[in-house]
Amino acid sequence: MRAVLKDGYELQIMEQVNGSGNRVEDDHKLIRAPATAAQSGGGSAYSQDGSSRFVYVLSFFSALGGFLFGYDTGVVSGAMLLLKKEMNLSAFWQELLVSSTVGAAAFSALAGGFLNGVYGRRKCIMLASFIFTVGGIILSVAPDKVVLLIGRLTVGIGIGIASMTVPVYIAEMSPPQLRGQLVTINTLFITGGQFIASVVDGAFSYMEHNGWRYMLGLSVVPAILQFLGFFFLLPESPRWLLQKGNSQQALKVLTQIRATESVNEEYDSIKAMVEEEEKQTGEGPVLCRILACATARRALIVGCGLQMFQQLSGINTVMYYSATILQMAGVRDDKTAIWLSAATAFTNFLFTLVGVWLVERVGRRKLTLGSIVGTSVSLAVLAVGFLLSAQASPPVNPLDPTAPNSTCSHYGFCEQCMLDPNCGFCYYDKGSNISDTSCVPVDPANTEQAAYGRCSNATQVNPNAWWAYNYCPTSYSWVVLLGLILYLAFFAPGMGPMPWTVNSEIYPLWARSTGNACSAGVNWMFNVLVSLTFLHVAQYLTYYGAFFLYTGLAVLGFLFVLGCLPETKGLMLEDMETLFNRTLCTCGVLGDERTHYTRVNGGNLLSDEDVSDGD
Ligand SMILES: O[C@H]1[C@H](O)[C@@H](O)[C@H](O)[C@@H](O)[C@H]1O
Repeated sequence: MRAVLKDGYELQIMEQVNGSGNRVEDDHKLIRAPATAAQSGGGSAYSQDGSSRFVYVLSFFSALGGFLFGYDTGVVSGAMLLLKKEMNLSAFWQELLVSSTVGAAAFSALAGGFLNGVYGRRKCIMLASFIFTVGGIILSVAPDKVVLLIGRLTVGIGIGIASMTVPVYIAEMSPPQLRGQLVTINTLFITGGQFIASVVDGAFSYMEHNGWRYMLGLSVVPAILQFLGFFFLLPESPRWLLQKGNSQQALKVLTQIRATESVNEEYDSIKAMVEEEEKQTGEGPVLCRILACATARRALIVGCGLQMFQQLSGINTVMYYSATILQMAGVRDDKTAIWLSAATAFTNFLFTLVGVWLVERVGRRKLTLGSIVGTSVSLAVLAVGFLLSAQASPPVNPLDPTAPNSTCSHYGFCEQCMLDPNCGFCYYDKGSNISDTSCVPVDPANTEQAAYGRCSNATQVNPNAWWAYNYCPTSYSWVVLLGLILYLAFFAPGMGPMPWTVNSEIYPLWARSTGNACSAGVNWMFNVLVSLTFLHVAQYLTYYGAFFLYTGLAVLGFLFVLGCLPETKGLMLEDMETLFNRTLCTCGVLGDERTHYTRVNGGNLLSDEDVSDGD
């Protein structure tokens, strides 16, 4: 039994149990001295200038991993516009080149757990930056689509490893009162990477020949910078070092990153926890041990659930779909749409900055709850916007008898026409007056034009004809635009970063690598699932149906967060386990020694059932 006394001292009480289950002996051992004010969130020992400066430098170099994650996932859409023309890519190859990276990230995030445990955080981040560099070089010199695919798979492997390692590394290096902010900086770099990628896409979109090589290859620069930073400057995490028995090095690193000699208390409590965990370590793969241990299992459910709901709230659909939403709002020029997508990515970045500012002020739980409520409402606004647009959808004129027969000619309204990926809507627009509408097959090689007729560039039958693929002209576009802005303003400070931040803190050391690997894997798997199914879901349910579905999923996410997410603000990583400790923990039973934890309220021992979350 572990008892935390009112004044902060913590005792481990061993119950020796005989064969018939009766307690025969008690033994007490002091396992932790009281946490200093700083350790519990409010003090000064860690807030010394030197310490803050070093952890900020450290967070910057680490978060370059987040930047590369954002850059490589974001840059491909603009690169694809050029690539599909230059390499004559079919729709299948375009989809393969986009989703291969995310798929590879899902697998490598899972494998990253093992690598982290064995080789440490530092080597894993260096490995990821090396892989990013190799991937960037392959992409920039790729002679054909197969080599491009190899390059995209390679950067995916880098993204997976970085996405699970960087938050863990930053969390383990940070003092408790800065941890939330510093880990959230990693997500700021992810959204920053997505924004820079859209700017680079915009800039090189004018370079029709080989522009994509620069777009994809530029990621080499931050990757090399990160590798050099880690090689010359940044140390291994003291927690991992202690776990591997390298206590001298751990103490040295701790002294270096806190920029003070008085790190003994922190060092002792990490060491006490590592020793306690060592005693409890059972047999078998870590994942099985997590599943067998109630506290770790609960942490895993919370971590994976948060990541799942992050993706199910449709962030990547909204980001991916922003260009179309903007087209609905009347932006018809491709280049302008690309620049306005950059504005969307910038909004995501800007509001993530709000999250960095809020996380240590309001705490993870309130921030996530507020964010998911706002996200749900914004998704409903988006859905209503699409619903109004569908209801006001312009009719298709009776069939022109000279037009070739196709399935497109059977649709009576623009809404049905645009939901068929083979068709597009062609019309004249005189002020607010839409006329001479028709639904015609899209050019399979270039969705920006019709296969024939006045909306096909090749024939240039009428330069004043407008071609709408994937959307319908509507006067309700402002509702959709409002929904988009509200969505980003609410999602980006909370549901964007908090799943990553919370996952980096909630697991005990023995389960941290594996726990983060699993939850990052869940994030990437749901990312693939949502983005690959979006167009099909929209075809079956229409756009407004799809967004009402995401609204429902976000509401479920709210209930999940409300019921399961404890507050981790200000706690030491070593104290997190108690947050998930509502019932007897039977993990790591060694012989007859049963260990369970009980917290103390005003000096009175509470029964395990009395201990609730979040306090
Ligand atoms: O936290 C990040 C961030 O919100 C990104 O904008 C999004 O693309 C990622 O999928 C997500 O994991």
